[in-house]
Amino acid sequence: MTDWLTVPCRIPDRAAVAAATARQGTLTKPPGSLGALEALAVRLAGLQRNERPRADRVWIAVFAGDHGVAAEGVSAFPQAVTGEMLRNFAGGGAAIAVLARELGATLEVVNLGTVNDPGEIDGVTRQVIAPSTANLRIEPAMTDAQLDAALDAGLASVRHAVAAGAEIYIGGDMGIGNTTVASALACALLDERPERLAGAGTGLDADGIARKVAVITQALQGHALATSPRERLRRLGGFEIAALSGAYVAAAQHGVPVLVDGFISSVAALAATALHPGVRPWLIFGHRSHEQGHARVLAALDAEPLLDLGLRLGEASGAALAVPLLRLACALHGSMATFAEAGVSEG
Ligand SMILES: O=C(O)c1ccc[n+]([C@@H]2O[C@H](COP(=O)([O-])O)[C@@H](O)[C@H]2O)c1
Ligand SMILES: Cc1cc2nc[nH]c2cc1C
Repeated sequence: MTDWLTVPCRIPDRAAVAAATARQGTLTKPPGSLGALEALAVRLAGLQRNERPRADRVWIAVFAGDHGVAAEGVSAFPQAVTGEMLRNFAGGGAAIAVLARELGATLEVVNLGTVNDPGEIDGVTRQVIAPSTANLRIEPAMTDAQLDAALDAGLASVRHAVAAGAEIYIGGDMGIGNTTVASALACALLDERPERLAGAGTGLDADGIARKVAVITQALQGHALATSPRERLRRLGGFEIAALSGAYVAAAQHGVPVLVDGFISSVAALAATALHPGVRPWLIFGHRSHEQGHARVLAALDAEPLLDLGLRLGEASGAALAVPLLRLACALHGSMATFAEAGVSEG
């Protein structure tokens, strides 16, 4: 059992927040003129317990898993892509591989189970739970043991990040069909209608989206009796989504700030906060995805993402793109001259 899920989350350090807020007031700029970057630096100060936080050491974990519901024709791409992309992540050609390289971030790729299993690959951690989840339209996606294994994979990843001294943790997802899964899970957690949350994913047309809505509607009817967050995650989740939820809880328990990616990651964050409300202060939202349901999920989390660039890729790409903003917010906060140092008159 995943007993560790009940360990308390750390609480942001009020003294560091107070010190960072005071420092912001002394820097050579009109108060508030650096907008959201000021709040970001102050927030990171509290999370890192450091008046001058940093975002240099970044850990990016991409969790991949396949979904039984892909059999319903709810994706514009074949299921084989999940396994094929593992090789592309490790080979350096995937978007997140390029971004991680450019950022000097560590990229951890975790195979939780793919139908088109590439086997042992250098640079991919094999933690295969099963070739895929079950089809949630007709049965629970995961068994209890599978859910535990997925949550534990998230914990293991955060432990690796902590051991490497990560200042920021980013999780990403890869799984054909997972926008259907994430939409179903979010509908259950938010008591929302499938029409509101189901979108195009990798590029479905209107007929495809209607099919997706019908599949989610049937899934919600079939799993209506499940009301606990854990049971909803088990029945309506996926390996990579549960791993992300586990990672977010573990990061909050270990005191590592999280940069959340797009729609799927945000639904995993929603599930994580339902499992453990103490997670929320540790989540910084990287971007607003173009995926239809993301805005609703962000609103439910009272989250204002840093970027809105029309991305809808997943695999941690939107969160990675926000890393330079974090770094620059920290650099401004830590290295700007004060009015006294620069001999500039205060207002
Ligand atoms: O994260 C997002 O906002 C996002 C939005 C749309 C698609 N995706 C990615 O596309 C895949 C799922 O799309 P689909 O159409 O197969 O459900 C999966 O690998 C996700 O990482 C990701
Ligand atoms: C090619 C491809 C890459 C992806 N990365 C994340 N989801 C994806 C879906 C597809 C189809």
